[in-house]
Amino acid sequence: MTAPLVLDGVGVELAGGRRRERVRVLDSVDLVLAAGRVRALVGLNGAGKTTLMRVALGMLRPDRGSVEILGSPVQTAGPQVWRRCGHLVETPFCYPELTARENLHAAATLRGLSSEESRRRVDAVAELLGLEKWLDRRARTLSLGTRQKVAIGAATLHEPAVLILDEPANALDPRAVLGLRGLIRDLAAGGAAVLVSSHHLDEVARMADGIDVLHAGCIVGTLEPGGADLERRFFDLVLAAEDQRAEPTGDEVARP
Ligand SMILES: Nc1ncnc2c1ncn2[C@@H]1O[C@H](COP(=O)(O)OP(=O)(O)OP(=O)(O)O)[C@@H](O)[C@H]1O
Repeated sequence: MTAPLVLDGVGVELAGGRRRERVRVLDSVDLVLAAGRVRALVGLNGAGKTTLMRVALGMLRPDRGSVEILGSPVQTAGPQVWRRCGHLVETPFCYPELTARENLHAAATLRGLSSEESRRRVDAVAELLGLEKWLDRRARTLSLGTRQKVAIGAATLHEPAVLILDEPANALDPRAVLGLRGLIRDLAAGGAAVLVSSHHLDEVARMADGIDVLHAGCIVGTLEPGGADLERRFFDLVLAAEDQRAEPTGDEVARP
């Protein structure tokens, strides 16, 4: 059986150079996301994490390589595929004039949940993330972190088979970070394939089965979450990759 998400030789170039020339943002990225596993994607600012996730979700067409999601090429995947996916990349799902509860029910309806299932799942994610007392407030009146909780709830309440979250813990309070971790681990235990990006090595070490390090658009290694000195191992990989880059670019990483 093929894995729920497969990126094969993905390359992306975007017009981001000093004279608007196209620069390589992802370079020959191979990634296999297995069912029941949580993979974390870590890297410095600008490494390409969000771009990789956008490509994985068909939001950006790669210049080279291919992406397959739940057995379909990503560019032609239909509603039956997207209904089984959850994501939080860039703009969070949140209609400002709807209450938090209405937003969550809208997300559940889009994914084909019955009203009874929807009520059960909204209550469950609200409890896990500490959202209960905000459920009947309009989203536009909620704090940034509380809106982030609504967006995480919307991405997860249908128990997706593939879940892609770009820095989901940003703006969350410590209780919600714990809840998020529990939510992700529960979904993976139920068979979901999860890809999550973060800047916090300690946090991903607590939730991921493997940590892929992205540097300058390449996956330069995978770290085991257990064991000591994760930060040191991360920088060793990044600096070794930096040393291998042929041309100096002016944005080299300072040795910590
Ligand atoms: N639309 C765009 N046009 C041109 N360049 C872009 C575009 N989007 C991203 N880039 C460039 O692609 C590179 C990777 O950006 P990306 O947002 O994927 O990195 P990231 O690892 O998610 O960064 P961060 O940790 O800061 O969120 C950066 O150099 C960025 O400037």
